[in-house]
Amino acid sequence: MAGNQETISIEDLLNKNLSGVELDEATRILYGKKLEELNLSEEAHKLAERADFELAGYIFEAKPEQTRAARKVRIGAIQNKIVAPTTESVVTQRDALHSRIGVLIEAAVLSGVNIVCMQETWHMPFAFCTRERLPWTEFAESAENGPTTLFCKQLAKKFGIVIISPILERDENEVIWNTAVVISHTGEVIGKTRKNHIPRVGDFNESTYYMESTLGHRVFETAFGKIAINICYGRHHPQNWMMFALNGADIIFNPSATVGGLSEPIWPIEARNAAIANHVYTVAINRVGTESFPYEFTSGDGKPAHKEFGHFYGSSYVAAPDGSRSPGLSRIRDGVLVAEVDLNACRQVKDSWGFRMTQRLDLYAKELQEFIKPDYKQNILKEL
Ligand SMILES: NC(=O)NCCC(=O)O
Repeated sequence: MAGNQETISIEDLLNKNLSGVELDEATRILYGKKLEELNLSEEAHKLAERADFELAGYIFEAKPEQTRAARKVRIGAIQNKIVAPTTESVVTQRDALHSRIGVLIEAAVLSGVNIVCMQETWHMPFAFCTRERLPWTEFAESAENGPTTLFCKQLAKKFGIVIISPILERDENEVIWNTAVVISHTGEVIGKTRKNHIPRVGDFNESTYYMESTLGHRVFETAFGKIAINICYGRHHPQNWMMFALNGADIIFNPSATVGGLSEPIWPIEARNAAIANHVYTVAINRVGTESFPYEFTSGDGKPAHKEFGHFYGSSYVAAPDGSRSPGLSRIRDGVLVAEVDLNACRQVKDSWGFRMTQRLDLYAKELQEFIKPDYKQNILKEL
């Protein structure tokens, strides 16, 4: 908060307070290689203005190669507030989000996007803070043919884009999961992946609602590259990113829902670090706004019961394998971030930094095998 005004973004603070060479130098040190802005269509900009959301785009270059053509892909990251109050019916809330996201996806399409990803459980409020079951569990739906997947399938087919749709899933056995559905540009579901690590921190009371994934680290081969999805809290687990990368992902999306008081200072670091450590592009997406619920809940911190959860601080960004990153979207507005990336950069950085060759996975595999044994003794030497 700057004075009484909510901070728009860290970039806004930098731009307001620095200029010229100083701004360039601060940007170079904080963001890496300077990214050219994408020239997005006037139609897309007009839509963003009319429907009141931010639209920004950047180009991540790779070097030209003699034996491989450039592999350029446009990624779209969508962040948004919920639309209808949480006191409205489940269907009203969900349908309102469907129509809002329809507009944001249209702007992404007008910006030439090939793969679009929404925030975690985008079709519902982040109601897990309440610990109440009804009506929130009614948002859970089939990953294959639930209303949200059907909605995304028709958009994917109409526009010829890949859609990553993170939802709360209820499977055929009535088990609930935190899932991302990957829909091909043909409109067919390629498959789904689920959240591997479930938070038990602050108001993120999610372990009482859904189960930990048993699907491993799936990578989806799409018409526009190999992609994986590391859902929200999974970004604190470096091994999670690593396994998606070892399975061949070029781009790892991190659809999230996280709040200022908990994670804002670490947000710019984690997905960016994962891009560097694993020679991949990462796309960190967070929801926006403060969500108000009908009944008070407590946070187990001695503070009074309350009805509000947030502020979700947006700030979605894209990071490249060389460590450069885009500016973040706003902390307070809905937005579409477009990034044109050349996937050839992944191997180029792999060849120059060489972490795949130096990471000594054999060493860690052996040590971890020992560590998980109940009688493991820490390898500490001390003076006798
Ligand atoms: N949704 C979710 O996993 N949030 C946990 C908070 C965080 O990881 O920042």
